[in-house]
Amino acid sequence: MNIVELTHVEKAYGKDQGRVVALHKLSLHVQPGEFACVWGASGSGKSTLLNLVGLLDRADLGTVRIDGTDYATLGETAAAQFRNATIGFVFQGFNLVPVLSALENVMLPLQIAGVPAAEGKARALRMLADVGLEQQARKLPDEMSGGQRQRVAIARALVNDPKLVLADEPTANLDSVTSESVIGLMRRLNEEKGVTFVFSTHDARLLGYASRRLELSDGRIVTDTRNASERAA
Ligand SMILES: Nc1ncnc2c1ncn2[C@@H]1O[C@H](COP(=O)(O)OP(=O)(O)OP(=O)(O)O)[C@@H](O)[C@H]1O
Repeated sequence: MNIVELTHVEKAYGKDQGRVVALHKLSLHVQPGEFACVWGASGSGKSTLLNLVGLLDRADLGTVRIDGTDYATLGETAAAQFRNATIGFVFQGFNLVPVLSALENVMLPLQIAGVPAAEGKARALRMLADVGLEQQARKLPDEMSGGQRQRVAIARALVNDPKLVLADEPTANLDSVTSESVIGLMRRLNEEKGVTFVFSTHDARLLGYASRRLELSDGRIVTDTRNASERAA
């Protein structure tokens, strides 16, 4: 079964003369375990696409099915619960809570899911160790580098064992060396944990890390290439 199944999805913003069609009857299937990169110029529709896949916005037309569930069948409360249980998010601005330590930030999704505090702390510490930050657990976000903050955000996105992680331009605020190490970390977690990743970038240097490259142009997927090893699998 596909983890992501978009069929003839259309999304527009604005009205009348100001109407902009951001996605044109776009279809996309992503299988479990893929490490897919959506790339393309500014305004090509990357954020719109990730917002639809993340159930953060609804399509005007077409169907969005995530892990077998059709978004159209979920009300807002059910959608929020489904999203919390199934999808982890990484944002370009890191979106950490500034007054909470790295550890407390990573514990947050577990608290929301009702995991007891002691178990949540142990799981968050293991996840921080997984991203190489066990020594930074007590630090506040502004005591860490951009790359370290994004590692905390990745730990937070993965701590609840989501099936799917979405990252919209996760390296936009990082230098090129740090960007490669952050994407390399995501790729390692994808391989070790089998979590499906879909991330967006406009940085062509990061394409080599992806198992699949989806090029967007004016709201359409214009190329879709998989690595040879993935095709054989
Ligand atoms: N809230 C909005 N209101 C009006 N138009 C929007 C809105 N959000 C996006 N658009 C338009 O939809 C199109 C796709 O935008 P989107 O943000 O998805 O592209 P993107 O590839 O993510 O761009 P970037 O790389 O600059 O973030 C663009 O033409 C954009 O101007």
